[in-house]
Amino acid sequence: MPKFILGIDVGTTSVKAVLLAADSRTVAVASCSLFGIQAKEQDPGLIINALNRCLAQLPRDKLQHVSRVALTGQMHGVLFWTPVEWLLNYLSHSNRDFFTPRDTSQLVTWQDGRCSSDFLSSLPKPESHLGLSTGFGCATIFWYMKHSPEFLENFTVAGTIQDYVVSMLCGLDTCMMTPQNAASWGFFNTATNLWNENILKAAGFPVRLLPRCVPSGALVGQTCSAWHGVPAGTPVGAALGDFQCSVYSCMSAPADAVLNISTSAQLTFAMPADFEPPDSPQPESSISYFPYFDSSYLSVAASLNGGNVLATFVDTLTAWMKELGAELSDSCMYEKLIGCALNQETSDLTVSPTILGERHNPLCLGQVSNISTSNLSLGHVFRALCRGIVSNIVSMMPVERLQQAGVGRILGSGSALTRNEVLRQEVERAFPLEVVYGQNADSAVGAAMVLSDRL
Ligand SMILES: Nc1ncnc2c1ncn2[C@@H]1O[C@H](COP(=O)(O)OP(=O)(O)O)[C@@H](O)[C@H]1O
Ligand SMILES: O=C(CO)[C@@H](O)[C@H](O)[C@H](O)[C@H](O)COP(=O)(O)O
Repeated sequence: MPKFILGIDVGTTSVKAVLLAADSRTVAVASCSLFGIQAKEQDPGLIINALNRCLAQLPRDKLQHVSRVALTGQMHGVLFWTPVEWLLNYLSHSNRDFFTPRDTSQLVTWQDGRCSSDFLSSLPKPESHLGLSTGFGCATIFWYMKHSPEFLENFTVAGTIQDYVVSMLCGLDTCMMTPQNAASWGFFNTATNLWNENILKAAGFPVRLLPRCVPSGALVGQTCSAWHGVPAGTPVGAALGDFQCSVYSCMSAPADAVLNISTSAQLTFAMPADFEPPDSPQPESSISYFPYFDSSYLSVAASLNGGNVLATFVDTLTAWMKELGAELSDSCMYEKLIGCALNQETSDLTVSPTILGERHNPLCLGQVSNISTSNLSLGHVFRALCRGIVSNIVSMMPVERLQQAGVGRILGSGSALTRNEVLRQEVERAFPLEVVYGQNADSAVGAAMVLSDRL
């Protein structure tokens, strides 16, 4: 029986898992929705439950031949936990097929808005080219320090949700974090791959909660018990960032840019190998430079407003319909809305969809304009929403900037894009460049490919 790599993406809306064969062919895929927990805080119990359901969908005979496990997931967020000795022993000596989270906090996600601009500007200046925004792990920890210091006393370890899964699978009593995820927390210097420990210490920050940094693409441990058929002792990679993994899954040439639309949206291209980011943060810029592999960087417009805008519209319609006494499932709603907008090829309705603001402009919220009596059908509104999402990300990373960088092709990825023909049409209209959709373009595949290629 051939060996497989198991790739897992712990996303904001769903958990995805794939089995990748030695020739990089995807032999099985599974996905499980988090059932509407799109909130700023998410319950790790529900996420791990979705993870377990997702793994249970994959063929067990193939899981028994997994040679490595690769994790990726939503960046920026922070979860606190306390590894419990007995639980670790229990996991390492039993053959239980799944684990359930205990002694953890809620996951405070990238969508969290608790840190106001005033609060953020009261914090010390990081020694990093990346600034700090609400929803970034270190900003959230500073917030707890100020508003609820006793809360932090309850925990000994912190990390992203994907780091937590790695720690639990391997029975680690610490958190090992790659620069991809560390950079997403803030106060991390990507030139030295070190936390700004002195600056943080001076500000009274609980530096004991900072994860240990390990290279992106490294292995950090082995599964401490059999898990859904994956044998005990299987090597596990340090968790990677989801947007880097979506890029890794499909970018094949320097002239490629990747547009990923899932809950959020990112438009990104690779910087030349000798690129060095600026010395200090540029908070007004819609473009940032995130670490990729080795010492390379991706230039990225990371929008907070992607598929979540459409999900919010669907949720709003569902709530209105409920009030009116009617019901329709989410999948039925998407199908009908996409159908209506396909019949409405264009619309003069204009939607600026930034309902979560953007990191470079947090106070600029959504707007609808040019409303007339003839453009209020569902087809018009959904078409305008999809166009607005694409226009917003293009305004953050203008086409001229892509062309100056030598980009000749856009690769589309992410399930909000692949499942929505209207969104794809709007992407194709927005770029005077070839747009192709990656066959295997997805973060879970990318994570598995990293462990296949780089070890
Ligand atoms: N039935 C559907 N048809 C089309 N698009 C959908 C459907 N269900 C969800 N979506 C879109 O997919 C997005 C979530 O994509 P997903 O890849 O699961 O996110 P993530 O990787 O962030 O967990 C939602 O925000 C929504 O826009
Ligand atoms: O914000 C950034 C990078 O700065 C995002 O690229 C990053 O993917 C975050 O993980 C997302 O916001 C969450 O990803 P997703 O669940 O939308 O796929």
